[in-house]
Amino acid sequence: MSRTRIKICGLTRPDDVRAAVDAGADAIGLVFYPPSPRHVELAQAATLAALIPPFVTTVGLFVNADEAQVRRVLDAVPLQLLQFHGDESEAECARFGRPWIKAARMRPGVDLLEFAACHPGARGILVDAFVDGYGGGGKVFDWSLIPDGFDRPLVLSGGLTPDNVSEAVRRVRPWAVDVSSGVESAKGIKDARLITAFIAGVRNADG
Ligand SMILES: O=C(O)c1ccccc1NCC(=O)[C@H](O)[C@H](O)COP(=O)(O)O
Repeated sequence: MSRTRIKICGLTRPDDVRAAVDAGADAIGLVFYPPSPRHVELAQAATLAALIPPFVTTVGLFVNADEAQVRRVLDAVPLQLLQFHGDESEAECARFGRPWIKAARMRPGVDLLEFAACHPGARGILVDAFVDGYGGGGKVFDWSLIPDGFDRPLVLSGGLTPDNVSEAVRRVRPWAVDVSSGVESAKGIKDARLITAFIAGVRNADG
């Protein structure tokens, strides 16, 4: 079994990027969604992205952004993967010619197989709890909503913490996990000790 990839999302400060990279994160998420407390401006994002070494993926997160806004970000920040976390269609995700993942907002009644079929070009499907404000809500959803044998790379998120991530990895066996609020001391402010504990929890479950 391959090791579970780990994305730390919603970083806003250089020290937090360094802490996540040093702790062994595989991907760093930058939020380009102005209503979010984790939103980063272009210059700030470029500074953070410049700290990310080779073989750690820089991910840009968007929520129903218009095309021009995404293109402005792509011109200024070296993103390797786009994460669409709103209600974007397949065509809206595909038009930038970059690899992307698509977030499914999970709640009872959501059919993940149908959702995934509507997004055939996504490199992976990120599952997050349905919350007002689209994401980063620190809420766990019912993992049994994920069909057995789901055959696309699955990124599990939603309310993961150092305390529950081992159980999550053992139960769901996702391709990757994604965390934001579970490794924060305040919104947008990451805690290096929590990041280290979170990654240790994933590795513990990987065996
Ligand atoms: O972080 C935000 O503020 C945010 C706003 C709007 C959409 C998505 C957002 N964040 C997404 C993530 O950070 C993660 O992909 C995921 O939602 C997990 O968040 P959390 O439950 O806080 O660990």
